[in-house]
Amino acid sequence: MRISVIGCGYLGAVHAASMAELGHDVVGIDVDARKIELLASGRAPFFEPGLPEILTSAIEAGRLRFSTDMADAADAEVHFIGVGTPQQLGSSAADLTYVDAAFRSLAAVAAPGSLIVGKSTVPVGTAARLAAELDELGTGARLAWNPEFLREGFAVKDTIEPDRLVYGVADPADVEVLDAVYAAAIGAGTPRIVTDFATAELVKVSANAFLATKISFINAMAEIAETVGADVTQLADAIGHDARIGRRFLNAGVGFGGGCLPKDIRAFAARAEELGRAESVSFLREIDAINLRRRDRVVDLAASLLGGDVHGRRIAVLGLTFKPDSDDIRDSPALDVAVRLHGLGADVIATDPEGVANSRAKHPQLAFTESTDEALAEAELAVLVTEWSEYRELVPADVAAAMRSPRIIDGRNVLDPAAWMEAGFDYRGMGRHAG
Ligand SMILES: NC(=O)c1ccc[n+]([C@@H]2O[C@H](COP(=O)([O-])OP(=O)(O)OC[C@H]3O[C@@H](n4cnc5c(N)ncnc54)[C@H](O)[C@@H]3O)[C@@H](O)[C@H]2O)c1
Ligand SMILES: O=c1ccn([C@@H]2O[C@H](COP(=O)(O)OP(=O)(O)O[C@H]3O[C@H](CO)[C@@H](O)[C@H](O)[C@H]3O)[C@@H](O)[C@H]2O)c(=O)[nH]1
Repeated sequence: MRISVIGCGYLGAVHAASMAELGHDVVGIDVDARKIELLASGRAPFFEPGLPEILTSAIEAGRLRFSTDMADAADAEVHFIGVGTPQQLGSSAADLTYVDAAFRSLAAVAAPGSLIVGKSTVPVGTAARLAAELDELGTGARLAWNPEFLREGFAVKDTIEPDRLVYGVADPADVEVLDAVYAAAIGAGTPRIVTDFATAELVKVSANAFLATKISFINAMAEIAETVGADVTQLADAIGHDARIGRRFLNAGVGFGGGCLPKDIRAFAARAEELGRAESVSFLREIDAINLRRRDRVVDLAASLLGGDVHGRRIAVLGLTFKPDSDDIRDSPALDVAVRLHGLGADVIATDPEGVANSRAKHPQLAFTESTDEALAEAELAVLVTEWSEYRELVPADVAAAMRSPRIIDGRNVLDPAAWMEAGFDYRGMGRHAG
């Protein structure tokens, strides 16, 4: 099929390349000329495992091209909209400026009979509003909403082999079109839920709200564990054995970040308020607050480990991205901790395998290094805040030899406390024994 993907960021670039990998004829459109130039030359504008390989192969096969000109999307049968829906400045609501702008410029070129498919995460009611606008414009194009559930770091796999597909449609005929797009996944037995616009939009935000709730639940237990000297990792293992609860997404630590969970729960709460249902999801404000308190906890722990004040003390911050295997620093707890320690006068040196360039662009006041060894050299405290495998695999004795004094905060509870304490470390986890 001929497909266009409008917006080539973390979602759209992967979607475009993955659709081409599946055999479709794809054009990716973005207003960012630098991004388009990189993508067109087969280079990913961000770090995502597996993306460069499928970009290159699809471009070489002639099934994938990129453009800044919306007119190049005109002959597609299916158009995906994957532009950003960030948090509005000064409000917790979603900023729909980009969706509206992309939709309008696309509607001006979309052929009659083509299907415009929203993928961006939007407040419930957006699709109905855009569908009405489309009717009014009389383009003869139709609208569907097909939310995306990919995880960064696994984005290619999640796009090609999703857990489920959700189609929000107004016309049952559109199901066939979407089935043709996703023929490979459907053939492999991927469940698909066909529903209305509002349910499709809500599935997406409620999935993220549930995941955020799971993480803040375990972090709330970590707070209690910290008070009574209990161990939240053992607690998570124990409750996780109950299949109704499940162990996944019960990792206590410095909390959730990224371009999705934080802004999506805030936008959901804001939308519920507009709908007169603020109380239905008022717990999400608490989920957000618990999450943000974990960052305070790491900063407070750093101060207490250093005798009450971080001022002038050398601290190595290991990790800047919001999760491993990504270069994404949007709402990253790790970067926030580095910035706050620096703000308190600490001599911070921050490192990350993929996140230094983005972090430096946003916070040029911080000192960065690409080298873990350099970050650790002469540090009085190491703070692990993103669980990259290279940090999980650090050898305690080597780290102790490099540092001025062996102190470590394991902000993701991924190190073996016994091994680190044996090597002489003052080890602190998050709601964990010795923490
Ligand atoms: N990143 C993820 O893992 C993920 C997963 C599921 C859903 N989502 C949702 O997908 C959407 C996109 O997220 P993202 O992380 O890819 O954001 P992003 O900021 O990485 O990418 C958005 C892209 O849209 C482009 N853009 C903005 N206005 C445009 C226009 N008028 N025409 C063409 N391009 C335009 C921007 O230049 C940018 O490249 C959001 O709604 C997000 O919530 C993201
Ligand atoms: O037990 C856990 C699991 C995750 N996290 C943190 O939670 C954040 C989000 O992690 P994850 O959900 O893996 O990352 P995303 O790539 O942001 O993916 C989420 O957001 C996407 C955008 O909406 C959705 O498509 C995905 O389904 C949803 O998992 C990260 O900061 C993680 O460190 C924890 O603190 N503890």
